[in-house]
Amino acid sequence: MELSFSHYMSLLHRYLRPQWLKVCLLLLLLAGSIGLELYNPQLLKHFIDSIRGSLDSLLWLSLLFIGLICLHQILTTLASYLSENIGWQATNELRLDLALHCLNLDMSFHKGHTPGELLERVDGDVAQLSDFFSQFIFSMLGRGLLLVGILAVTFWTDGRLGLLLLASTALLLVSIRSLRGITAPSFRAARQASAELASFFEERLISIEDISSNGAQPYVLARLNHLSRRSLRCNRLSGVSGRFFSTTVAMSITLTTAAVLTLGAYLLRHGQMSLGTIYATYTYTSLLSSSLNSITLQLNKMQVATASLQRITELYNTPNALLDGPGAERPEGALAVTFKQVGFGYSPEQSVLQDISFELAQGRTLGLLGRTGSGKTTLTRLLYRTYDTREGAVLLGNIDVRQYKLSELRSRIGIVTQDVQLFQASIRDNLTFFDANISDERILEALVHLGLTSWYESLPDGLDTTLAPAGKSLSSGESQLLAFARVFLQNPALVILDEASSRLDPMTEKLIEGAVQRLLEGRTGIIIAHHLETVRHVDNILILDEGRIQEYGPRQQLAIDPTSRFAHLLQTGLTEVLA
Ligand SMILES: Nc1ncnc2c1ncn2[C@@H]1O[C@H](COP(=O)(O)OP(=O)(O)OP(=O)(O)O)[C@@H](O)[C@H]1O
Repeated sequence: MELSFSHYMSLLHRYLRPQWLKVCLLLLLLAGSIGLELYNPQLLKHFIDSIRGSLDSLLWLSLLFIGLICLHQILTTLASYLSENIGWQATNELRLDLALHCLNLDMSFHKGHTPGELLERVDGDVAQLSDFFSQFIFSMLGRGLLLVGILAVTFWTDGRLGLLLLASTALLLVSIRSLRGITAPSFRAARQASAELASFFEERLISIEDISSNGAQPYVLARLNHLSRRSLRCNRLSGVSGRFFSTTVAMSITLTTAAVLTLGAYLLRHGQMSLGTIYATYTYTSLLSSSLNSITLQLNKMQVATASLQRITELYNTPNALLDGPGAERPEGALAVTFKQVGFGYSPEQSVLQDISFELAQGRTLGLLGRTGSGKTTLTRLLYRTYDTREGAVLLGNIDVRQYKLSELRSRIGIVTQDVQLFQASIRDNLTFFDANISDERILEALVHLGLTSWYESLPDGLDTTLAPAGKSLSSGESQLLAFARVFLQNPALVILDEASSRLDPMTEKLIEGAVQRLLEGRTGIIIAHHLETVRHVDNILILDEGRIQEYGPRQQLAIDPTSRFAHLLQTGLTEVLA
């Protein structure tokens, strides 16, 4: 994907506009600093040409020179402070925008990209851009203006010298442009290789427990070694091509300096130029070289930034397959669930759910049974729109779920899955999702209501108890209890529970059973059950088989109907449900 100049400009415009006052101040500081840089060689010229004059005037010239150098340093330091500030503020804004975009993208996107890869983009690539933001104005614009100023002053001093400098600069800029086209792909490849390495490492760290217990370390190390070698090759190539780039520039600058000095010597010999002017021109040439060097360095950094920017732009341009609906406010309280001839597959050739139609009245509970892989979790995902149906419609409160705004829909549905996501933070933050507006009283009320008082009292620091990373300090039963309290605080209209497939100890099981009953009070509920005891209290039963409804009806009726599949399951026990 090629990025045009206007792309960079629109990025700068978008993220620098809110800081326009600081940018103006930075431009003023730069103008002052450039003016001083251009004036100082003139002072030196004066000094050299009046070396045989009075000592007093030489002393004053020296003092003025020192004073201006100090002032120049102060202006440069202030400008550097300001440009870093502007750069990092813009970077932070970009990081936030990108993180929000990623959070809003649908699950099919997240399934195709590992967290490590996204981390590398949202943090790694964005950090690469911070230089672009902070240095672009300071170095590129500042050095660019200085370059124009130097050429103007040299032309004003002597047309022939001015022409020589202009020709060399133009030649150099053209070669920089062509060289960039050659070296840019190697920088892109290096960034991609680093992202893949980070992504692989992150994914393996998450599964460290399984890797260790299954003795898969040698495979992980071999693969890590392969990716590290690839990263080394790509980074070596990009480093060498960057070096080649700057060496070419340095050589051209040396040749320009030699040409300027030769022409100056010729003009001096023919009495057409003073020694002071030659010295000033030499200083301007050095200044020109350092400006070009600095621009080259920035262009090198910009190559890295370009690679990052391309990847960021790709991510930004990834469309969200799930679009927000126009909005459909529904009153508080339980909402009915309806599936109308729903068909779905994760890919076009796959069919996970077929012709699913059923109705669950508001405030009723549904026990969802079926073999592993029969589509139970998939069915619930269509309700909170992790994916959209391929055929038919899903309704919540008699309104198509696609009509709701996504945030509206998801705030009305509370989910407790087997895989409860917990953060390394206090119990309070884990319960409220860091929402400081939820008071401790409300949290404690929820815990009491769910019958979790004794569990809460067992916590060493109450709500301030800090969890280990990914909630590893809690058992799966405790994690589920925490998730129940979370959902209770959210106060949804529909609760979806994915029952833990492994057996919990009888105490925790009792605690969870009580919490489930209280959580479902006054709400519609769907319970994905792996054990028949779990569906003892539900109103309706739905049995899925290979993505189709095998049986649906009121639990009590099905339980006493000897021809029903549910009655058969009750007789044979749980093993058949899970087989
Ligand atoms: N994100 C996904 N991408 C592709 N296929 C998927 C995805 N999630 C599930 N599947 C497939 O869809 C089918 C139904 O999976 P689903 O998780 O809905 O079954 P389930 O009945 O909930 O199983 P379990 O009881 O084991 O949780 C399975 O064949 C599974 O491999």
